[in-house]
Amino acid sequence: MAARTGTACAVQLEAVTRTYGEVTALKEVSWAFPRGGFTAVMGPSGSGKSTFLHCASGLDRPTSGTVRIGGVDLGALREAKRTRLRRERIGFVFQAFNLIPTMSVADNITLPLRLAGREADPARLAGIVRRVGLSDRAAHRPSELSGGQQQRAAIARALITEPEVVFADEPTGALDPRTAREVLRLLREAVDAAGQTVVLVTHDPVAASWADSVVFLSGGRIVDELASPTAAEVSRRWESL
Ligand SMILES: Nc1ncnc2c1ncn2[C@@H]1O[C@H](COP(=O)(O)OP(=O)(O)OP(=O)(O)O)[C@@H](O)[C@H]1O
Repeated sequence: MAARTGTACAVQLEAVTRTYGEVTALKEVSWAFPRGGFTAVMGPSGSGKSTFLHCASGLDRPTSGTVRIGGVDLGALREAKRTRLRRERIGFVFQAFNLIPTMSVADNITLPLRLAGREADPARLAGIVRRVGLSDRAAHRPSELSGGQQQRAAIARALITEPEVVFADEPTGALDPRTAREVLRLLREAVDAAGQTVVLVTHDPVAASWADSVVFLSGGRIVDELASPTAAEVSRRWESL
C-alpha cells in the first residue's frame, strides 16, 4: 500500500520494522494518520496490530524506521522526553480498562494530569465526567461500576489532558454491543467535536464502521485500506485477507 504523506499528519510511520528475535512482527510499514481523523486498524490474530499500535504511540521502539507524532521524531528523543510527549500529547484506552482499583473514578481520571505535574481543574473534571455520563459515579471505586462505565471512565482519563491523538486497543472487546456503542460514540465525538485523532485497533467490523477509514494488516504489512467503511464491507474485506 502507498502511504499518504504531507503535513496534516498526526502520526506518521516510515518503513517501520519491529522484530522479536526470529519473528518479524512489522515489516517496513509506512503510514500516515491524518490529523482529526478516525482510523481503525484490523487484521487477523498475530498480524501485528498491537505491535503497530505500540510502535506508533511510542510505547515501544521500532527495530528500524521512523515514527513521528505531530512532526516530532520519537527515535530522536531520550526516554524521559518520550515519556513526557506521551503524557502530554497522547491518550490511551485499553480493553481491560486499566483503572487503579484503590482510587476513586475522579482520581483515576485526573491521574494523567497529576503525573504531568499539572493542576486538575475542578471545572474541567466536572465537564469530562458529565461528557462520559458519570457525574453520579465520580466518587465511587472502579469495582462499583459496570464494565461500560469503567471504560467510559478510562476514556475520560484518556481525554482529560486534551491529547492530540488517542490510541484505543480493543476498547469494546469486553463490552456488549449497546455499551460498545456508547464507547464508540465518545471516540467519534473526540474526533468530530474536538478535532482529536483516534486510532482504534479492533476485531469488530461494527466498531470499525465508526471510523473514517480502516487499514488492514496481514503478516506485519498493511495490505488494504477502506474509506467510509460499512460493517458489511469491512467483513467482506476481512474475509479476503
Ligand atoms: N514480546 C514479544 N516477543 C516475541 N514475539 C512477539 C512479542 N510480541 C508480539 N510477538 C509476535 O509478533 C507477532 C505480532 O504480534 P501482535 O501481538 O502484534 O499481533 P496482533 O495482531 O495484535 O495479535 P492479536 O490480535 O492476537 O492480539 C506475533 O507473531 C507475535 O507472536
